[in-house]
Amino acid sequence: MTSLGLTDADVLSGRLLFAIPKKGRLYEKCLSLLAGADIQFRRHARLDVCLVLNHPIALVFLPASDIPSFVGKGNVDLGITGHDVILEAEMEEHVTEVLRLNFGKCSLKVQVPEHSPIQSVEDLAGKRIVTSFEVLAGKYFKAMDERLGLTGEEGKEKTQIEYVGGSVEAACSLGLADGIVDLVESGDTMRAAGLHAIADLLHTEAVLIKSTRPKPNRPADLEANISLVTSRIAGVIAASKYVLCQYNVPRDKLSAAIALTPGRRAPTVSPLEEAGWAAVSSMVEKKSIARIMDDLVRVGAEDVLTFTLDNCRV
Ligand SMILES: Nc1ncnc2c1ncn2[C@@H]1O[C@H](COP(=O)(O)OP(=O)(O)OP(=O)(O)O)[C@@H](O)[C@H]1O
Ligand SMILES: O=P(O)(O)OC[C@H]1O[C@H](OP(=O)(O)OP(=O)(O)O)[C@H](O)[C@@H]1O
Repeated sequence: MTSLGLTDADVLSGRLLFAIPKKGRLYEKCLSLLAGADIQFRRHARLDVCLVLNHPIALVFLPASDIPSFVGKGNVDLGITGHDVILEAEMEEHVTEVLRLNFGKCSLKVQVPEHSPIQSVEDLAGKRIVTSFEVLAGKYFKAMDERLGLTGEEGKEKTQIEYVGGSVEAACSLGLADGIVDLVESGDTMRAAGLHAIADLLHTEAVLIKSTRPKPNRPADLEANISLVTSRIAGVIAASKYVLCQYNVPRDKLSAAIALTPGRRAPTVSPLEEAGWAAVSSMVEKKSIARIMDDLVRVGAEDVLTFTLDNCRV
């Protein structure tokens, strides 16, 4: 860091500090988000702090699990991490979730071996759990122990929670645990390890966060910069959720067609050179577009086209 002078307070002062996961599941998606928001940087190999070339921002690359406390304590101004990570770090009162980012979606689940006699969380209470989420799993099973009267006396043992940093899914087959608490997205890891889920603790996705107590003496234009970054990232996220749909439709079928594509505010309807026809342009949610195209054709629309959006402000 010294060679670029990045530890020099003068270099960073006046800049919005923005924490990005340095590796793992969220890393690549964060890089696409920064590119989509035109936040340009050149990261020097092995350096975890780098200056943004076209804005008064410095990016700080950190483990996702450290980002809630860096933001919550006001050491950095903005960050991206998982909602689950914020709860595990017990930082929910110290950070504000400014935006949901529509990636990093998964669930934290209690899992046991498929052929285990343990088939419910009540069966699992009082036994051994291995997890990387010791706080969340601890709170969940503490409540369960209390409900079931597991006080720690002989014959009423409390649930034991043991932390591991990774490969949690291997714990049951290695004989270390009766059940695990881990993230599930596609379920491939869980099934490959011969496990199945018996309870959901929470659903999570990546979020943009800022501190509820920013440090004093931060740059005067900090809030304006936070708003700029937030609205650019919101634009990239919205663009990834919508497509632009265009089609031609006979005027007598127009109302049926625009009922299918009402747009965010209203569709744009333009006359076609051919009498009795209109052209329609409208934003449509990507997840529904295939069904809506089928329905448009069914009501008489022709030449139905869709365009992906690179960016937008909506
Ligand atoms: N399979 C997944 N699908 C979607 N999001 C996930 C998945 N696994 C993890 N995440 C999200 O990414 C966050 C970071 O998880 P990840 O496993 O990448 O952690 P890491 O410890 O930073 O990286 P690594 O596992 O490479 O050491 C999780 O807390 C969760 O919010
Ligand atoms: O349901 P799936 O799509 O299989 O995803 C779930 C897996 O993803 C995460 O681990 P990751 O692969 O990031 O590696 P890790 O075990 O090193 O954390 C998580 O801990 C699960 O193991």
